[in-house]
Amino acid sequence: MPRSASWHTPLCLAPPALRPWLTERGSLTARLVAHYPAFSVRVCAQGPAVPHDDEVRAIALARSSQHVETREVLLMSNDTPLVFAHSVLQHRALRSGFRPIGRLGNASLGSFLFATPTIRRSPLAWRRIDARHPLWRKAAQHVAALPARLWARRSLFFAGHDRLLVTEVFLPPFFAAAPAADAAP
Ligand SMILES: C=C(O[C@@H]1C=C(C(=O)O)C=C[C@H]1O)C(=O)O
Repeated sequence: MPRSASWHTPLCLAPPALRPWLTERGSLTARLVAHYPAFSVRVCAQGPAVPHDDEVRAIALARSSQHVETREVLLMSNDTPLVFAHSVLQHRALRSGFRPIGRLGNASLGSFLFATPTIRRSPLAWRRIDARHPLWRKAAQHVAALPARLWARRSLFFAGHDRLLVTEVFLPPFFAAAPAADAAP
């Protein structure tokens, strides 16, 4: 089975308290800000990289060896990492539809995406990832004692013909006591 086919884990397998987070179609940043104190974005990496196997087709790359631009951040509450977010796009998209990403710094990507009415979003897809997946291993570089399996979601954002693939990995605070949809933890 191609790796790309595995982003189809049924949502009914997710812990009920996590589902509202996995299905949020508005800004995840805005939802986190509303539920957690002292929210911030910590940039872990930004720049050219080799795409993961399961990203190549999604962002319509001609070759898997082609370099892409990536941005990796931790979405934090005080010193606690909540979400590891990994975004990938073709270099040409950084020069056109997604140009502001190059100068975001510690501002949230969501603050640009959801303030730009011409940007459209694909349906969300979900999967559980473990140490075999590069995003689990990348998250583990920043977060100690990760559970063996983590829930992740991803979707594409479109600016004209340009595509941005955003994947969000939910970290231990969501498994210890996942906050309810309408209440602070
Ligand atoms: C896509 C959003 O932006 C969030 C912020 C990100 C960033 O700053 O790099 C990355 C992914 C998201 O978790 C969002 O808020 O929904």
